[in-house]
Amino acid sequence: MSFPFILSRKPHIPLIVSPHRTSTSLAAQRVKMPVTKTQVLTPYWSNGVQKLKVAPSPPPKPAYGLTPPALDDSLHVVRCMRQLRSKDKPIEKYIYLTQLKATEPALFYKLCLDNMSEITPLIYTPTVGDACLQFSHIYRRPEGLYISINDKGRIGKVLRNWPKIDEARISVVTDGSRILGLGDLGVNGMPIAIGKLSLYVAGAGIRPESTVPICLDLGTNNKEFLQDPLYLGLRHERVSAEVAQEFMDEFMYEMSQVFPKLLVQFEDFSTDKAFAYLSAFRDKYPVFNDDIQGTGAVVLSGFLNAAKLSSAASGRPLSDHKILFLGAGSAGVGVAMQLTSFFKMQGLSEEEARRRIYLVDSQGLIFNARGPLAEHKRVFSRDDYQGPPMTNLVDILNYVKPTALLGLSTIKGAFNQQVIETMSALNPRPIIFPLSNPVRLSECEFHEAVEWSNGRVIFASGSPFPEQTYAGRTLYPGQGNNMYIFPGLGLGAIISRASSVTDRMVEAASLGLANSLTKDERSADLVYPRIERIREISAEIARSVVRAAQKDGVDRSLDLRAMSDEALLHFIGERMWKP
Ligand SMILES: NC(=O)C1=CN([C@@H]2O[C@H](COP(=O)(O)OP(=O)(O)OC[C@H]3O[C@@H](n4cnc5c(N)ncnc54)[C@H](OP(=O)(O)O)[C@@H]3O)[C@@H](O)[C@H]2O)C=CC1
Ligand SMILES: CC(=O)C(=O)O
Ligand SMILES: [Mg+2]
Repeated sequence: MSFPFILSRKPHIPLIVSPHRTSTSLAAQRVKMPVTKTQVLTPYWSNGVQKLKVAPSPPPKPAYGLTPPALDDSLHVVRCMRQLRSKDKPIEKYIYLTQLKATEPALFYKLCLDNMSEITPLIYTPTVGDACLQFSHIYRRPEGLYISINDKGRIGKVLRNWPKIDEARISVVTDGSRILGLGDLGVNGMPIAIGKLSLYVAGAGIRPESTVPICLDLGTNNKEFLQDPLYLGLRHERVSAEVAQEFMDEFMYEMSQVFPKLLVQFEDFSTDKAFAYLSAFRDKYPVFNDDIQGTGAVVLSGFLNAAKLSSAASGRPLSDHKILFLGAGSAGVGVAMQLTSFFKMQGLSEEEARRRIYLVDSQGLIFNARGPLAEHKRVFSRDDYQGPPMTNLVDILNYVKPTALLGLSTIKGAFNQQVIETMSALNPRPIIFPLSNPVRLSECEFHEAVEWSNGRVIFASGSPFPEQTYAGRTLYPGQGNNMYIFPGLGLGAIISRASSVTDRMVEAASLGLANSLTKDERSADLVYPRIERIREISAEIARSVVRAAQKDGVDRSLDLRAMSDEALLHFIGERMWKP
C-alpha cells in the first residue's frame, strides 16, 4: 500500500536514516532493505504484516550560494501570491500556477491551501475552461499520459511509460468529448484531468505523485481544431462508437494490470459514452463517473440543505418538493437519479420519488407521447402529460409548479427574469441552481437571481459567483460543483482499497457533505460549507465512504474495520499529504 499506513506509537514521526550511513539500519534490517544516502522509512501494514517503505526523497535544496542570502520559505509564499495577483488575465494566472506546480509542487499546493477561494477558480472552473480551449496554444511541457487510438493493441506498453507506476492511486481520464459545457475539445481536454487532480491533492491530501491525468485521443469532431496547425491531437474525426468501446475495453483492462491500486474517475465523456462506459466497467474495476455520480452526490447534498430552508418558509413537507431540470444529459439525469433518494428518505417509494421529478431537454418537457427517447431519459419521462409538446420554460413552470429549478443545459441566460419571477411567485423561497459550467454558460448569475427574486432565492451554481448585498444583508451563493465530492469520495475509496465504487459509497459521500455544515454556515443560510474547510470536509466524506465500502463488502483494507469512527477520522487525517 503506498499510503504510508503507519501504526507505530508515534505515527507522525518517520524513521530518518542518517545521510552518512551506507550500511543497513536496524529498522531496515528487519525487512532486509538496504538503505543508502538520505532516505525516510515509513512503516505500513500490508495484509496484516508491518513493512517499511522508502518515502520518495524531497527534491534536493540548491547548494549554498545558489539562492539569495535572505530567501525565507514563508515569505516566498507571499512573494508568489504577489506575482500571481500582478497578472491581469485569469489565463495568465493559470499559466503562472502551472509553471509553479511543475517546478515547486509543494509551494504550489501551499499557495492553494492558504488561498483556496482565490486559487480554485484559477486552476479549476471557470479558468480551466479557457485553458482547455487554448491548450494547444499555451502548452509548454508534458504533464499526464496521452493514449491515442493508434495505440490500440499496445496500450499496456504505453501505460508502462508512466514514471511513477507504483505510486499511482487515482487517475482522472477524459476523451475530451464534452469538456464542461464547451463541447468536443479533443486532446485539449487534458487540463480538466489535471485540474481535477490538483483538487485531489489540495482538497483531500492525495500525494501529488499518486495522481495520473490521462487524455484519450480518439479523434475530434471540432472542425476549428482540426484546421488549427497548432492542435496537439490526431487530425481526424472521432472513431465510431464500436471502435471506441473496443479501445476502452483494452484500456481499462490494461489499466487494471499496470496500476493494480488505481481508482479511475471518468470525466467529461459525452453523455452516450458516459452512461455506456460507467455501466460497462463499474462492476469490473474501481471506477466512477464524476459527471453522473459526483454531480448527483453534490447536488443531493445541497438540495437536502436547501429543501429544509425552503420548507421552513413555505410550510410544505419535504416529501412535497417538486424538481424541474433544464437539461437531461449525463449531469441532468445523473442528478435526477441521485435526487430520487432524497424523496425515498422522506418515505416515498422509488416510483413516487421519480414522479416528483420533471426533465426538460432541447425539445421541451420530456413525456412519453412525445416520441422515441434516448435510453437515459426514459426513466423520468412523464406518462401523466398527453398534450402538445411544451417548449416554453415559463409555461412548463406554470404547469409543473416546481419548488426547485436546476440547470444542466449549457444555455446561458435560460433562467431569465421571467423564469425567476415565476419561480418566486410559486415559492416564498425558490430553489434555483444554475449548474452549467463555466461561468459564461451559467443559466443565470447570482446577482440576477437575487434581484429578480427580491433576495429570496436559495442559490447554488456550478462555477463561483461573488456574494451580494440585498436590503442590508449579505447573501452568499453556494457552489454546487462536484469538486466538493470527488476528493473525499476518491480518498475514501483509495483508503479502503475499494474493489468497486458502489451507490452506497456515492450516497454516503453526499450525506457526509450535507452534514458537514457548521452552525455558523447554517445560520448564514449556506447550502454548502465554505471551500476553505475542504480538507476537513474531505476527511469526513472519506470516513463515510470507507464505512459504506465496508457495508457493501468491497473494502480490501480490512484492518480499518475494527477502528472506531473517531480513530478512523484521525487515521484519514494522518494519511493526508501536507505541503
Ligand atoms: N456543477 C457541476 O458540478 C457540474 C456541471 N456540469 C455541467 O452541466 C452541463 C451539462 O453537462 P452534460 O449533461 O454532460 O451535457 P449534455 O450535453 O449531455 O446535456 C445538455 C442537456 O441540455 C439540453 N439542452 C440543450 N439545449 C437546450 C435548450 N435550449 N433548452 C433545454 N435544454 C437544452 C440537452 O438536450 P438534448 O438532450 O435534447 O440534446 C441535454 O439534455 C455542462 O455545462 C457541464 O459543465 C456537468 C457536471 C458537473
Ligand atoms: C464540474 C464538471 O465536472 C463539469 O462541469 O463537467
Ligand atoms: Mg465534468
